[in-house]
Amino acid sequence: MTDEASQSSAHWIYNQTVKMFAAGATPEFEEADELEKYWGRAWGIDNDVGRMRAVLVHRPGDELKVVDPKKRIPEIGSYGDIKEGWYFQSDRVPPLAEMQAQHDGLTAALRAEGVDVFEIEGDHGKRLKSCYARDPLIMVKGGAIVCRMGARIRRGEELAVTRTLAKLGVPILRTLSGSALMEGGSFAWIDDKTAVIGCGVRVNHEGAAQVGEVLKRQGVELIVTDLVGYDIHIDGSFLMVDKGLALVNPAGLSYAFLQDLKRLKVETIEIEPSDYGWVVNSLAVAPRKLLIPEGGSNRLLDQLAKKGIEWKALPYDAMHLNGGGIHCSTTPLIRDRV
Ligand SMILES: NC(=O)NCCC[C@H](N)C(=O)O
Repeated sequence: MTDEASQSSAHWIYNQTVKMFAAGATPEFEEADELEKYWGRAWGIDNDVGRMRAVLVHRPGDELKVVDPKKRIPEIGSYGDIKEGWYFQSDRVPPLAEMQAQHDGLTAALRAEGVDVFEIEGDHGKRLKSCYARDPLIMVKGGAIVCRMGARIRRGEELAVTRTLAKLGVPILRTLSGSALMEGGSFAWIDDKTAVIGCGVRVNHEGAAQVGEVLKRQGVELIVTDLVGYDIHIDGSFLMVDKGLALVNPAGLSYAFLQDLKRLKVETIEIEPSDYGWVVNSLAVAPRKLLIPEGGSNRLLDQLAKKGIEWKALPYDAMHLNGGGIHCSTTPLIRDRV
């Protein structure tokens, strides 16, 4: 055999071998079997109400000690340090032990529901808001989008969450970059084909556009709506509790978005000024099954009961002092499809 002939025969063998062992593009990345085989579990969600299987949290810790009782800003009733970037919008310093006990109550309730609870690892430095594990990431089909936080003191939560996701084996489909601002509390699934982002002081249209690029590849329409005033996240005013059923505070939502909900045939339960607003920041662990903070008015609880919603009420007032609730404290990593 000439050198030329033997080279072309080697090339033929190589081609045939590569052809025989090619992976092929389907089944797609987001298919449960693919994820389980190569990433260990079928990470990802495409709704906010299906039975929850895994969740990410951070138990509040020493990072809360950054709050210096001498740094009072009396004119607005907060504590804070503009130079260091930390703020604590409350009239008393963080009651850390109480916050930890309430957070432990939340994780115990999640475990009682059969949910695997994962902790964001690492040293949280002075990032006192990192107990709100909802915000540095967004879970979509097949994995996570890592956000870019809109408050200086929260920058760096992205790195801790990236390390944790990598350790768990959760695929990161995108990390927001450039001039994007995005926090997970302002993202919500409405159904498996539609999601919403509320833009405002913490989330800009560039951030929404970058999330929208990932969702577009998944066949998901993204509604981008504006929040009111200095509201930071849509999850203060909007919560899906089952397919086609949401709990809302209409005062925190745009009329355009209320119309979108009508178009999507989502029925709403509206809270009123006399209700405890934090109840909207609850968490569905399964369709029509919620973890809610204690303090819900009888009027609102009656409304929930009328819709066949069940709930477990947890003490969470100390955790609210840092500016977030039960929903803010959790990012579900896996839910059943509904
Ligand atoms: N998803 C949420 O609404 N998270 C609450 C974050 C509150 C916290 N005080 C913050 O300013 O980032």
